[in-house]
Amino acid sequence: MAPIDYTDRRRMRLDVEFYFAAAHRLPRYEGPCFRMHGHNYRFFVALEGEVDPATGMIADFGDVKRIVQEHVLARVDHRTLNDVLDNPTAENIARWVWEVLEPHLPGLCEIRLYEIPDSCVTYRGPGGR
Ligand SMILES: Nc1nc2c(c(=O)[nH]1)N=C([C@H](O)[C@H](O)COP(=O)(O)OP(=O)(O)OP(=O)(O)O)CN2
Ligand SMILES: [Zn+2]
Repeated sequence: MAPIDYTDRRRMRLDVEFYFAAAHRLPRYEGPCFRMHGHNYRFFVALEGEVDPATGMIADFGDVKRIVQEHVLARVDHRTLNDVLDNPTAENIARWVWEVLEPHLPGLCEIRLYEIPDSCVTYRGPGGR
């Protein structure tokens, strides 16, 4: 195999997984979720970009973790989501996570959030598909 040219700035995607536990109630829902209850949320933050030939990275995993800890987890873990969002559905939480992270994470391209183990939402930003 020919040597790989790592200076040619290939595009890649990076995903980091996070967890938090929180309480919520859905004030416009007819059913049990109207009442206060809790979930162990799981979400993935994805960045897309060129691999920097100097570092060999799109972004440092550790920097992504620090930013998400400071701007998201510190505000939602072991808290009541209704104190942060008026109607904390999975869709609205994913949108909120995007809005909070977007100024700090260049290349942010997707938030995937699981409210329960078998159900998730995916947000790719304004105009995203
Ligand atoms: N599109 C969405 N649908 C639902 C959301 C949501 O955020 N977006 N949220 C809920 C509730 O928060 C609920 O807690 C999760 O609901 P449910 O489907 O009832 O899941 P459970 O595992 O708690 O219950 P099972 O009855 O055991 O499946 C509802 N829908
Ligand atoms: Zn719920």
